[in-house]
Amino acid sequence: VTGSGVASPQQYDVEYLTPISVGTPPLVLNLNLDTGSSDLWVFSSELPPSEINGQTVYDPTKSTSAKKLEGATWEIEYGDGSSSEGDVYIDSVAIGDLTVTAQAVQAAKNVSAEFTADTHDDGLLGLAFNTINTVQPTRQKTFYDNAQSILDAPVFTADLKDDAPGHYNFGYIDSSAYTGNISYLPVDSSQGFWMFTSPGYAISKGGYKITEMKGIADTGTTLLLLPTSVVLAYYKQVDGARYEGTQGGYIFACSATLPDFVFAVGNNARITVPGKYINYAPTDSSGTTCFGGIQKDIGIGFSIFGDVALKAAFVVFDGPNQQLGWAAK
Ligand SMILES: COc1ccc(CN)cc1O
Repeated sequence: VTGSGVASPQQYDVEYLTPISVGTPPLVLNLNLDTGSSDLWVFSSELPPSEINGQTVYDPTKSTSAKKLEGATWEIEYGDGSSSEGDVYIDSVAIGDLTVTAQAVQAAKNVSAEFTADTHDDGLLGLAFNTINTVQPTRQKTFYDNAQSILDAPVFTADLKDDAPGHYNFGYIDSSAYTGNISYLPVDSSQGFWMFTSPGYAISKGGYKITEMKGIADTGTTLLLLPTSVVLAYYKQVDGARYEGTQGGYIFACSATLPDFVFAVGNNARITVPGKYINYAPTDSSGTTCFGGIQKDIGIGFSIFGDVALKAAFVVFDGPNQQLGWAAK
């Protein structure tokens, strides 16, 4: 079995939403497929109406295939400080032609303001490792883990694009979606993430710099968060760029020319993030000052290769072989 879902960018490619069917009759929810977390949670009829603002809600009492997981609860907090919590139903979940009939669907009873404000996002579908699923007393499996036994190949791929629809594919590698070869790196899943180490980087036509960057491939984070030394070296190449504390990051004139950022995948493969992707978005409606798509990873403990980096590549997530594949496109 295979499945494919379109990944549609929201404004400024801040996140990508994919239509997923839940329950019987199938309810289509637009979810953020997030390789940086492992909970599948949805806006639900159990939320106070004040916390819903246009989202489609899952009502388990309306799904003939829903079964409450008695006594199970969950609560999660994300890196940006947002959070949600609730209870759990076992129901059918499908992405394209791929259906998992007994998937833990975490129904939200409360969500933080950031999620209420995100009117098009009906929830998250976690694609990291089961070890960081938050359901208590018994943690639940991700959609990908549940699907592995029926998938033609036990992999999924992320093909996110700049201001254009891309795809998440399950069970196959679409050879028309990338160029050249796929370079595979070992994954350290000990912290529950798709964690890998890039041995070095280059800035535009500058020289290659050997410096280990240990980070996670995280479709649920918008920007590319890197070690301070790398970020300093990058913005040194951008006239007028400066760190603006009130904005919480590096800013520059929107008219600035931004160099490409190249990171190594193994010793002889490279992914080039076009400078255009690093001119992330205006900081205000005047559009004179722009916010950088590369920012510091301070305080996290590792780097985060978020959408700014991922949309420059075709990425293969291979759980059974604990490896990540990277290709240009
Ligand atoms: C507030 O919105 C979000 C917060 C956190 C994540 C996961 N990194 C995804 C979101 O859409």
